[in-house]
Amino acid sequence: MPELPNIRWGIIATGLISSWFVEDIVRTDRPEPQATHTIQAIGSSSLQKGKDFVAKHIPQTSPAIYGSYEEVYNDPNVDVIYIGTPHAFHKKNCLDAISAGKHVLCEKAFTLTAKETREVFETAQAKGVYVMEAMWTRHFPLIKAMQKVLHEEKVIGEVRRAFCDFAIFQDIASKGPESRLKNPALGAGSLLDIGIYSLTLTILGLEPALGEKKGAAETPAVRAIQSLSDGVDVSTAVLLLYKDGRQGIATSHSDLKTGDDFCRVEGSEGTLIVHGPAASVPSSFTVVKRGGGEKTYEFERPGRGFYWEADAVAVDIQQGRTESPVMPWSETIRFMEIMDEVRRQGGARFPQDER
Ligand SMILES: NC(=O)C1=CN([C@@H]2O[C@H](COP(=O)(O)OP(=O)(O)OC[C@H]3O[C@@H](n4cnc5c(N)ncnc54)[C@H](OP(=O)(O)O)[C@@H]3O)[C@@H](O)[C@H]2O)C=CC1
Ligand SMILES: O=C1OC[C@@H](O)[C@H](O)[C@H]1O
Repeated sequence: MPELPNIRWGIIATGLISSWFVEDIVRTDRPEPQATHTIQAIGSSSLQKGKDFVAKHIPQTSPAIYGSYEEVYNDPNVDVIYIGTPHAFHKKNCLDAISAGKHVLCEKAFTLTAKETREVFETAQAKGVYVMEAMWTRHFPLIKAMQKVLHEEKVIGEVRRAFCDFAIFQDIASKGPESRLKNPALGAGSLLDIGIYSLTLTILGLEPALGEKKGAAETPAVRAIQSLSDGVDVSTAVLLLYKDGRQGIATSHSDLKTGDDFCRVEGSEGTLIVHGPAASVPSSFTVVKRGGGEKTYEFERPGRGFYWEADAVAVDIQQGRTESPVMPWSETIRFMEIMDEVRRQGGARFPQDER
């Protein structure tokens, strides 16, 4: 059996998502890994935070720990930078990492605006490095199976409508301006934080996998409304309309808990319902055929499931790619453009919109 590719990660920031990511990628109990992962370096605003992070989340590893991000970018033993900062810093963090010649996996939402996203990809192209938005759910085996069932096997016939919601109680009122969930300058708002998943599942329900599409992906027409609190969208509702009449409804709410069946795709011969704790972490789906017949598809997911996107990065880099076939640059730009338009119609603004 050929040896699995190994990749050495430099982790930027020691917040919640970085802890989930590192804990997951060093797991040894998952089936069929496609790569192995070394946590080579941790970068934090504080050396002590970095040390506490390693002791708490990955005590079995011994990365270099730095009290700055720059030292991680400049560490010659790091292959790829993982960026887990609030949305407003992604552009700068990406540009700094790319300038140092590093490959990058950057958390969703990739940047605040499509303009920022284009700038990052233009710089990556000039440097010849790999960059991918960490839209981790796209790498779940469940998503690949769902798209096969819907768009190759056409189990529910012609897909016509999809509805997806992500609602989570984040107690926004209790948070201060230091919170990335409250402060527009940090990129706060339901859309970029969780609405991006509703949009993703809606669009993946309505469209074949990227590799199966003929020609460039269509950007559907968008109609959106948002409810704002202190200029931040607490909730967002988006209607998507394709030229052939397919429709999507993608909603998000940052201060309300939703149920477990958060997504439905309707076709001419049945319905597909996605279940799980949230639209970011689907765990099963059920196909209900019109006229009778029902089948549920379950999927194993030890830990949280961040290793699938990490494996994809390692394999892509080993194969000399600068873009992911699952989440190529054009797809990140398409989503950022849709979200720009949603905010233009809905009213949520970032100070960075004006730059
Ligand atoms: N894929 C997923 O399931 C999830 C993705 N995310 C995404 O991850 C990113 C970060 O979210 P999350 O981990 O929840 O955020 P946290 O607030 O928990 O952590 C962010 C970290 O970024 C660093 N940072 C740098 N500058 C600032 C600043 N001015 N204010 C606050 N933090 C700063 C800090 O690390 P340090 O001090 O060490 O430098 C901080 O701990 C977002 O893009 C979010 O959308 C979040 C949760 C889940
Ligand atoms: O990506 C995410 O998924 C889970 C949410 O709790 C979090 O706010 C968001 O960033």
